[in-house]
Formats: sequence, C-alpha cells, structure tokens
Amino acid sequence: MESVPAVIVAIDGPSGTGKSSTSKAVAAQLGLSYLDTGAQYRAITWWMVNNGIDIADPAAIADAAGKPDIVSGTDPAAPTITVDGTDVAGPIRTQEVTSKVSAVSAVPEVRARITELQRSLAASAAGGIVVEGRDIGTTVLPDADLKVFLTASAEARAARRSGELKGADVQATREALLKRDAADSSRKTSPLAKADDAVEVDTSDLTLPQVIACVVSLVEEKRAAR
Ligand SMILES: Nc1ncnc2c1ncn2[C@@H]1O[C@H](COP(=O)(O)OP(=O)(O)OP(=O)(O)O)[C@@H](O)[C@H]1O
Ligand SMILES: Nc1ccn([C@@H]2O[C@H](COP(=O)(O)O)[C@@H](O)[C@H]2O)c(=O)n1
Repeated sequence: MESVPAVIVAIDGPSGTGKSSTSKAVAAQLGLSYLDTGAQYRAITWWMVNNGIDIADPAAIADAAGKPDIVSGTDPAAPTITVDGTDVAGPIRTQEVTSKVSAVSAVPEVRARITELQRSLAASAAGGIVVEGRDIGTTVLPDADLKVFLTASAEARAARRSGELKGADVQATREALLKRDAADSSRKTSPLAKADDAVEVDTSDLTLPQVIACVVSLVEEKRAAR
C-alpha cells in the first residue's frame, strides 16, 4: 500500500473562532496528531500563578520561564497537558488563568521556551500534525504545508463562548474576548497575525461540521498537489 506523506497543518486565529474544535476533528479524521498551543501557554501561566510569580513583572516571569516541565499529549481523541507531572487540563481553564495568560505569553523568554517545545513535537509527529494557536503559521512553523486563519464576528464568538460557559453574560464575554485579542495582537514578540500565505475562513455563518469539512478538503487538495 502507498504511504501518505506526513502533512503539517497550522491553524491560527483569534479566541473563540473554533480553532480547537476544528483542529481536533480534522486531525482525528485524517489520522494526524494534534497540538493545542494555547494549552501550553495556559499551563505555564498556571505554574506562575501557583508559584507566586508576579504576573505584572515581566522580568520575574522571564527568570522563571525555564522552570516548569510542560508535557503535551497529541492524540486528538484525548489530548493531555501536564506540568511537572500534574494533570492541569482542568485548572488551566479557570477565569484566573484566562485573564492572566496574555501577560505571560507576551514575555519573549516564555515564547522562546514554548516555541521550542512546539517545534520539537511537530518534528516528532511521524504521521503529520495539526497545530493550532496564534503564531503557528507566522513564526512556529513557517514552512507548514497548509496554513488556515479562522475568523468570526465578535458577536458569533461571544454567543458560542457564553453557550459553553452556561449562563455567562454575552456582552461581558464579548468584551473579555476582544480584550484578549487586542493584547495578543499588539505584543511585540510573535503577535496574533495571519500569515501572508494562509487561507482565511470566516466561520461566523458556518456550522462546525462545515468548517471541519472545509479544512479537511484544503488538506486533501494540498496532499493531491504534491
Ligand atoms: N462554526 C461553529 N459554529 C458554532 N459553534 C462553534 C463553531 N466553531 C466552534 N464552535 C463552538 O465555539 C466554542 C469555541 O470554540 P473553540 O474552543 O474551538 O475556539 P478556539 O478558537 O479554540 O478558542 P480559544 O482560542 O479561546 O481557545 C466551542 O463551544 C465550540 O463548540
Ligand atoms: N500560539 C499561541 C497560542 C496561544 N497563545 C496565548 O495563549 C492564550 C490562550 O490561548 P487559547 O487558545 O487557549 O485561548 C492566548 O490568549 C494567547 O495569549 C499565544 O500567545 N500563542
């Protein structure tokens, strides 16, 4: 049987555009590994908070950036994330971590550390990988076979997120999303940005299965063109 060459897919975009849901499903459907890079930045933020590092002090964050051991499991059916051997999949999703992650992820020493982990995981994914985040197409994997930049209106994203966080106020959710996007887009090192060669997909009026089908067909087109 002919083997299918490994494919590297980079999926970027602002918060709540559907990166995680889409990337996991595309990876599962195509038999690829999956890496949630936001979970890695959340994990290092969780460690900083738990170790009393002042989030308002970039020098203190930079000094501590090399200390935690962050390990990501890349099975799309059961992605995992541990810090120093502790499963932090739940704790990294708290409001406290969400409100602090942009400050931690803006520190260049943090980005250098996490980028190295991401490149090493992508290089060791023999069958190919879908990596999702904010700077994958621009910085982490600039030679990815396919780059996708997902977008959606702030209204659609806030409605999706407040549906997920049962009972959350849509307006407050919208403001929190936009605040995080602004911080992630304006940092000096490796900001949230669309790569010049990325395919932009506006998901505002698409269902999740439609977005997944769209990305699967983009991957298949790339494979067929090789
Ligand atoms: N096209 C879509 N239509 C409706 N709901 C969607 C769609 N895509 C994703 N969702 C839902 O929106 C929510 C956010 O999606 P997801 O977590 O995948 O986004 P994300 O871009 O990874 O967000 P973040 O960057 O904040 O982690 C989830 O509840 C998901 O089920
Ligand atoms: N490539 C990336 C991915 C994420 N971040 C930062 O992590 C935060 C959390 O990301 P989620 O996808 O889990 O919401 C995000 O707001 C960024 O600050 C990043 O910098 N680069």
